[in-house]
Amino acid sequence: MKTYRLAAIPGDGIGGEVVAASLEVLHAIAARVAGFRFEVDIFDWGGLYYKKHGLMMPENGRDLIRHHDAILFGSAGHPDIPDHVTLWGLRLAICQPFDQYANVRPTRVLPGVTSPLRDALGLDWVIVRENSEGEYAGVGGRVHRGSPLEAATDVAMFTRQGVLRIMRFAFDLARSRPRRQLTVVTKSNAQRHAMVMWDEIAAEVAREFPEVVWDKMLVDAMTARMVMHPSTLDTIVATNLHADILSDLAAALTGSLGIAPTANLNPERAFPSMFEPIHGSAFDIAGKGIANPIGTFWSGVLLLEHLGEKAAAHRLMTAIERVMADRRWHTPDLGGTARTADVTAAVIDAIHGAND
Ligand SMILES: NC(=O)c1ccc[n+]([C@@H]2O[C@H](COP(=O)([O-])OP(=O)(O)OC[C@H]3O[C@@H](n4cnc5c(N)ncnc54)[C@H](O)[C@@H]3O)[C@@H](O)[C@H]2O)c1
Ligand SMILES: O=C(O)[C@H](O)[C@@H](O)C(=O)O
Ligand SMILES: [K+]
Ligand SMILES: [Mn+2]
Repeated sequence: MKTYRLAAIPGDGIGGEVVAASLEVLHAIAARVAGFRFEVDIFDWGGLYYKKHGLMMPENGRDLIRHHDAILFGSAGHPDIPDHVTLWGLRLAICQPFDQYANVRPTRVLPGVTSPLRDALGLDWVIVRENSEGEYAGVGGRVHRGSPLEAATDVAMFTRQGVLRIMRFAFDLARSRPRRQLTVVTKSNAQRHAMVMWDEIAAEVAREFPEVVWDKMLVDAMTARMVMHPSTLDTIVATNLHADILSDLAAALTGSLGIAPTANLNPERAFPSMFEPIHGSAFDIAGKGIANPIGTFWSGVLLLEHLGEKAAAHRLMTAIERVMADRRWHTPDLGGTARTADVTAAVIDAIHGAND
């Protein structure tokens, strides 16, 4: 029997609720599908840890999770602590040093879920978010605080290597999907240096992937295309910030922010990859037991795929789809009355019940 070591970092707000639910589901799937089990270490990092220790995670935090097979993450963000402190102190403090440069966000309308779009038929996308550069590179500064001369910058930094590797990743992913289609998103009219480099590198990499049909869009027009002509898109690649924004829009178009999953991948597997819902701590519903856990369950599917457990991944995705098809298991964000615990129990039932 194979044992996978999982590092769970629930973090703050509803992060704790959806990660606890997902651990139950992951143990259930391991029990149902022969051949592997999970050994889980839970790390109490986040806002409460910060209040005690002045840091979101211990100095040697990364050493403690460096050799795990995967990381399951909830959310970084606490109402009493500035958002940039929590995000940079935990999520980015893991993603960046572990070089999880490919952030992959599958997006589709699950059976039973109502899209706010008039016609969401054919909305089946994967958004590839560059996860190490741009405004998230950490280049910038703030001087003369409080004086009339105060100045601040967040520099969007891009490297040829960084763009090449995400572009190759995205073209390769597009090639593996039935439509073999990629849309490259930039803002190369206003941002005339790095975004122009993106466009040029996209054209270079496209020559390595003659099977892939590709086009490019400016990010503002892309928002309109996502809403007006969703079926014309398939695989999408964009910068860290642009794709962060586009993927929240994409999640809303498929019914709720609570459904959407993420894989933060280090494709070379030199470091563990990290799986999390795309949403944050959701201060407005935290502690109420009504957070939608589906985005984190679906992230569990991505985690299983990453571990090579294809049968388990498939069985879990099927269970998620069966449960979503039944409106009794819709949480309030989907217009229902189910609680996190109800959805979790229903998914675990579906895992045990299905005999495909
Ligand atoms: N990856 C991360 O760790 C991450 C991601 C996004 C935001 N954040 C942090 O989370 C905090 C709150 O951010 P925000 O309010 O902008 O975004 P958010 O994603 O936490 O919430 C936005 C809205 O979506 C709803 N929502 C989100 N997830 C839901 C779920 N699973 N079920 C039901 N409803 C859900 C919330 O109730 C809220 O109304 C901030 O500190 C932010 O920095 C962290
Ligand atoms: O950019 C951010 O705030 C975070 O990346 C978060 O929004 C996310 O999507 O993970
Ligand atoms: K998250
Ligand atoms: Mn986001």
